[in-house]
Amino acid sequence: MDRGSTSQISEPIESNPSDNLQMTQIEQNTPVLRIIGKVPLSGHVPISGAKNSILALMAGSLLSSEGCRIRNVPYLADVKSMSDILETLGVKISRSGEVLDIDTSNLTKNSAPYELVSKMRASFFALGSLLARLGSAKMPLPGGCAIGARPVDLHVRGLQALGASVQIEHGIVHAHANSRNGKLQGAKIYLDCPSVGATETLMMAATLAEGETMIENAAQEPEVVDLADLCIAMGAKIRGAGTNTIFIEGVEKLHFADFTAIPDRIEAATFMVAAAMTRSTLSMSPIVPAHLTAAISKLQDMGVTVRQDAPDRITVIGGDHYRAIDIETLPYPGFPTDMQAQFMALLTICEGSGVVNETVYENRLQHVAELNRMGANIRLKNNVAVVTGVPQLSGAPVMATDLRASAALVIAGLAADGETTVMGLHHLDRGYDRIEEKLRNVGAKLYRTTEVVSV
Ligand SMILES: CC(=O)N[C@H]1[C@@H](OP(=O)(O)OP(=O)(O)OC[C@H]2O[C@@H](n3ccc(=O)[nH]c3=O)[C@H](O)[C@@H]2O)O[C@H](CO)[C@@H](O)[C@@H]1O
Ligand SMILES: C=C(OP(=O)(O)O)C(=O)O
Repeated sequence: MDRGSTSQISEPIESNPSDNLQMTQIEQNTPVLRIIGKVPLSGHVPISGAKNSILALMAGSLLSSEGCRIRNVPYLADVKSMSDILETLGVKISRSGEVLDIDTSNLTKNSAPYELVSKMRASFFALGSLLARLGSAKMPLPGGCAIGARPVDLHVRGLQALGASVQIEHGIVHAHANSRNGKLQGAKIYLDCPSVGATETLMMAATLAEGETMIENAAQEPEVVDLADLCIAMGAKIRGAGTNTIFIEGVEKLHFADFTAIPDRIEAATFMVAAAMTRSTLSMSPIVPAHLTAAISKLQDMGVTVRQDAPDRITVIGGDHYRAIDIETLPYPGFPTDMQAQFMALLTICEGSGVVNETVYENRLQHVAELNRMGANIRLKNNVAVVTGVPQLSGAPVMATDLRASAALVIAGLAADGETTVMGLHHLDRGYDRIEEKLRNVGAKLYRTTEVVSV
């Protein structure tokens, strides 16, 4: 198969849906990532601020008329989209390097446009802070990775428990506080499942409610704790974030805070897998080792050496042989669904067979077909994949179907024999800060191009 650059597509390709997607990309001349595989990596990778924290923190900033300063903000398409959304609400945002200043003194609008909210999931979480601050809010149903149905019923039911009336009309959620003074009322809320977004939406909403709120079966993810910490820094009274029961005592108003977001545990885990897959040695910092317990333990079970060099730094030392293991995705502190695709890529070159059970989302195994295109041996039944290791992946043109799938394909490409072309880079750009630069700095050979690639 010829994957060289040409001025036009040289040959017709067989029709299958994935190939048609590739043709579309190629014809439109959209950027692709070309990766030369089997180049050993070595060195240090700086880890950026956590995407899923920053986006929630930006939503949280709306709770105060004094705004906030957020540090450690990565360069991501999602941060730009969230900034655009806040700006449509009347918020002023200025960025200087990794510092974001958010001026919420002129929050004039309570609704965000569909075109922006549909790009990402976290934008919807601002429903909680807008409703708490303004007494009413309208938010289109959210977007984000197409990995399952991703309803918002828990957000809606929780807001209703807090005394809001909520209607969904024409794809827009309309919420307003029922009380005369426009305030929400503290309540006891039980979440049917520990949803990260619902916990964040409801925690924000409850900070300015009258009385105490208790969220039971709350999500315990580090990003929930980070949001709680920002709210506390702004004057909120929150206890229990990071456990399954969160207590929030409503306060009259919040004030300015200067806050630094946690490092991105999913980005760190992605580079950890990249080191293992390329049989290389990579260190990374800053990280919070406790946020990476599941990933570190799974890598060690596979036979990968992981060394903690300092409280905020680890080194991953790849080897020649890895054992296949089983993985089941679960809410934190279980194994994160956002690391499933990357670990599946690593499993494709382990010895033996491992079972991957995706329990959080109904449709988060679309990368299986693309990894198989690279020579992997993965069989799929519903949400369970059986991955049987092969000695070597081979480079191929592949299509990223969602954010973490795109990362899995990039690291598979780094380990594969020959050249891999990854298409669908808008997914990658949502969540990985300057990934090509970071990889090139440790020796990887990859470049983004809009050249026409013949397949
Ligand atoms: C921006 C952000 O932080 N995104 C993360 C967040 O997404 P997000 O907050 O959307 O994920 P949730 O924890 O809410 O979703 C977990 C499961 O609960 C279901 N559910 C959720 C809400 C609801 O009202 N009803 C319902 O049924 C979802 O469909 C899903 O199956 O946590 C997920 C789980 O760790 C991660 O994969 C995402 O990267
Ligand atoms: C699924 C993810 O993001 P989102 O919830 O924004 O779609 C992710 O970060 O892996």
